[in-house]
Amino acid sequence: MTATLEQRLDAFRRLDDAKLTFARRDWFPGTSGNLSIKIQNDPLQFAVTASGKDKTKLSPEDYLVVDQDSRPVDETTLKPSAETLIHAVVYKSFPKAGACFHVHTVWNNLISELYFGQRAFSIQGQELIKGLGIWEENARITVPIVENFADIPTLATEIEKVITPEVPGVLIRNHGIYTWGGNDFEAKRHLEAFEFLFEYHARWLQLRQAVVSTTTTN
Ligand SMILES: CSCCC(=O)C(=O)COP(=O)(O)O
Ligand SMILES: [Zn+2]
Repeated sequence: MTATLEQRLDAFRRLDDAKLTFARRDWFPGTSGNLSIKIQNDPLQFAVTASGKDKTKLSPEDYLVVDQDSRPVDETTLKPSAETLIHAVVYKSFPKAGACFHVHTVWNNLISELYFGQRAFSIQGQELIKGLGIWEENARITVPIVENFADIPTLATEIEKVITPEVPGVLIRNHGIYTWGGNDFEAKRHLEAFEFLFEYHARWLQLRQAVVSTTTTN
């Protein structure tokens, strides 16, 4: 069965909301980023941003619906995001995922490079970890980091190997983050929590370095 017009329009409207919210935060520099919302599981169909668009704007040609092979379901001149395969990997790995968001920010890029040697970024004891749906006392999270392969099927395969149901995100080295959730509300909350944790940690390292320099030079 294919997605109904009503289901498509609902997904497109939700994508508009998420896109404009993230655009106001400058989370789509240089047309980067892509967003998707799942419409159905069996067979998999999801609405995804068209490739190369200015994601700070709305137009009637912003989204299209693709299938489990990342191919457009309808006849269209629009090209799905170049990274659609990654969205498909997320939906296939986690059938409960209902939305998947990808942004490039300075903070997620800095963290991905700083911790690439360990192939993971860990952080503990931060209240915003609860924003990822993890409520245990003094929780520690580990976000996997993969190399930024130019070949998207290779990148998608690497992502498939490291993503886990415990932590809803993966960093791509000097590229950005993919995060997901049961629906668009949850995926947005996860993205905001991740970005807070990355920025906090990077700023904390800077501040600590500044304090160490001041105390050793005085
Ligand atoms: C100019 S950003 C390079 C491609 C990228 O990483 C991205 O997120 C946007 O690609 P899309 O095809 O989804 O526009
Ligand atoms: Zn990207």
